[in-house]
Amino acid sequence: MPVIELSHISKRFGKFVAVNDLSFSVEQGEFFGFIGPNGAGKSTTMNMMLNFIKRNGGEISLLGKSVPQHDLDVKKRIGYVPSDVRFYPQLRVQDLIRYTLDFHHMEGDQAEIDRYCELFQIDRKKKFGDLSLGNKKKVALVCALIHHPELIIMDEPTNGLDPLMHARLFRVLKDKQEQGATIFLSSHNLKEVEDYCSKVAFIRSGQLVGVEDLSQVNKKMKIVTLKGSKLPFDKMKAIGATCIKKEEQEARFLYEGGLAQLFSTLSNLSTDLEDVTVANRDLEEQFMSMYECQEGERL
Ligand SMILES: Nc1ncnc2c1ncn2[C@@H]1O[C@H](COP(=O)(O)OP(=O)(O)OP(=O)(O)O)[C@@H](O)[C@H]1O
Repeated sequence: MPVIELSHISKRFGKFVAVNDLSFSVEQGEFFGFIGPNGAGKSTTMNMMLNFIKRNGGEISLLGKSVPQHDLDVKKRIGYVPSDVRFYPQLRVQDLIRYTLDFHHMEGDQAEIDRYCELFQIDRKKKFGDLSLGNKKKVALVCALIHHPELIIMDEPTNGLDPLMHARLFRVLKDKQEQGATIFLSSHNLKEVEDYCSKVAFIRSGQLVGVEDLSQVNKKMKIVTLKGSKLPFDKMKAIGATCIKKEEQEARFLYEGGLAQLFSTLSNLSTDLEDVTVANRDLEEQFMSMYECQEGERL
């Protein structure tokens, strides 16, 4: 059974449609990335999942329970890191951690609290309002992890973290995943998504563009670059090239077909082809082209 199931969800703000008929699911134990350009609707989607805002249509189920009907039950089993961390500024870090445990009806293991505070180098005596942006984020991370959630939902969790803390966070998340937790990560850092996620959903203008199995991403799609004085743009389209970028003496395109077909087509051309390069596409390249491709163009 999926841990997250979104079925045709939509959200309007006035006349503006922020999320439009969005559906996808996340299975138990997955490390799932959620990416898209600024304003794509990622936070709005997560806010609907967590019942912070009401949706205009569709169904949401988390951990097998409908939201918002089972809101509290579900929230007790979830850890959430918002993109903009806001806790009561006068509270000390140690009290925030204690209140989080109280909400989850947990005593908490002092040794574990100590371990997290040490790992993330958090001064638990400090007032939340006196912390730097990165340190606020680290407190939110500890509060999202301390109660052993089954599902961890994170909106830009590494924004503001230094590289050491970044590495430590992902080590903890990997451990949590190995223990069976499901991780849902919204991020603009495509490298971290590529390094840690097994699947990724890409949204644009509130709509799902696709869900990719990242183990397959690099294998399927190639980036082909041709150099020469007269380049055969029509032929490229005919063999299924997409997102073709033309420059004076160079053409670059995405190609998903067999390399034999590509080279046979190219070798039959009577143009002055000077150079051909075929490269695997990493996630960054893949999604940059999704950002850049025209609506409706095959990706
Ligand atoms: N309360 C609101 N009232 C009106 N419009 C809103 C509101 N909240 C979000 N929006 C709009 O909905 C769209 C989606 O916003 P959202 O914050 O979900 O995007 P995002 O994908 O998380 O973006 P980013 O990567 O920049 O954080 C944006 O155009 C935003 O301006």
